[in-house]
Amino acid sequence: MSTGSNYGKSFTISTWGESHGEAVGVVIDGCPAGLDLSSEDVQIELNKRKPGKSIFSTPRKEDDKAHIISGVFEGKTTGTPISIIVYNNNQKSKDYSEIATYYRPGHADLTYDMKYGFRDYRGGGRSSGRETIGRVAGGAIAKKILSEINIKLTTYARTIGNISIDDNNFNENEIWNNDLCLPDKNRVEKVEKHLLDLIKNGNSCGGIIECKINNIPSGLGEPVFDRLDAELAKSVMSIGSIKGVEIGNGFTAASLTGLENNDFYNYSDDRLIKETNNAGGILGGISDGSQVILRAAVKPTPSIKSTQRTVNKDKNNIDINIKGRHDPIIVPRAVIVVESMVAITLVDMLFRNMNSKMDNIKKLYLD
Ligand SMILES: Cc1cc2nc3c(=O)[nH]c(=O)nc-3n(C[C@H](O)[C@H](O)[C@H](O)COP(=O)(O)O)c2cc1C
Ligand SMILES: C=C(O[C@@H]1CC(C(=O)O)=C[C@@H](OP(=O)(O)O)[C@H]1O)C(=O)O
Repeated sequence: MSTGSNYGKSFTISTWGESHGEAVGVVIDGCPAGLDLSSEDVQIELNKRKPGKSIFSTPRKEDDKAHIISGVFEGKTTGTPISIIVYNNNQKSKDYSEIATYYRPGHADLTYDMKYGFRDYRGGGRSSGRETIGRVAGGAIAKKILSEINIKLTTYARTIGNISIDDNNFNENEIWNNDLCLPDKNRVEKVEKHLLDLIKNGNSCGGIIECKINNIPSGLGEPVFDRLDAELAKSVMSIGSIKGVEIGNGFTAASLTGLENNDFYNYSDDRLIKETNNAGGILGGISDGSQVILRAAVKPTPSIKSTQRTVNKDKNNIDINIKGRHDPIIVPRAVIVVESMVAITLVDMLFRNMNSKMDNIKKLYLD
């Protein structure tokens, strides 16, 4: 029986650990030998997700230090499973004693109990956003593999609440310069004000994360079931709080006509050109070599300070005010998590694609 804690077929990650347990981590399998890899490479990515960096993040302070404990020798991957551990140092499980008895609306408490009849109620336990450390550590390795073949991901907060970035002011260098991962400097102040109002009222909001993949080769993805769009949707929706994924025009396509939605082709000097990219770089489940555009809808943080109605284990109707340390907005912290899952999926699909043509097999074994 699978425990459902892993993702991928040829390049896999298995995450483990609980928010208030001793540590969290990941085992990455399928990484080729000979990739340069240091703890610092992983740390750079983990720092983008780290809690406690601003008032717009959970106040839980952790250094999230990555220790690579297997699969790397003399600075290079050995081709064997890579294990990365991050110790939890700032557990305050007592702050969470109340959630052992009641079910937080919008969180996993109720369904976890329904499934297992038992739950690690120290914070979100296994359902905590802290689990995503393993995904980001795995993503750091996937991104290194992708950068060796010039595939580049750009991921950012597209909207927070109902405030959207202005494409005319898009500046990639801004993304990791502000606490909100907004590529539009002019929107930062407005979003901060909106969030401060919500925090004051014990409320939260969601938003949309956008990821653009450049230099992706054509031919990734299977014609049925393991389609590239299906795999990306699955891996990104496996992140807690992600409630929708769209590729290209996505949900907008439903209200367009065929003439409006189709991307017309032409040849220019023997090069096949698409006039538009409404499909977001994937047709028939297979990448066409143009930019892949993915958007993920993130829900508002469920654990909010406002009074909410719920029930407890003794079947009483109760009003609650959630204590503990929570992200007033998930979007900025989830940007690197989405990017990591996309990177892991791409590497998995690249490796799975290697035996799709006899030519590839011959190149590998005869050249
Ligand atoms: C990076 C990250 C941080 C999160 N932080 C919080 C948080 O502080 N408080 C909270 O209630 N939920 C937080 N969440 C969301 C919950 O983990 C998520 O809502 C929960 O697992 C239930 O899953 P679902 O929303 O997909 O149904 C976070 C999620 C992510 C990815
Ligand atoms: C600690 C982190 O974020 C946590 C994500 C989270 C949740 O429910 O997702 C709830 C809070 O933690 P706890 O598990 O203690 O309730 C956040 O502080 C982290 O991401 O490193």
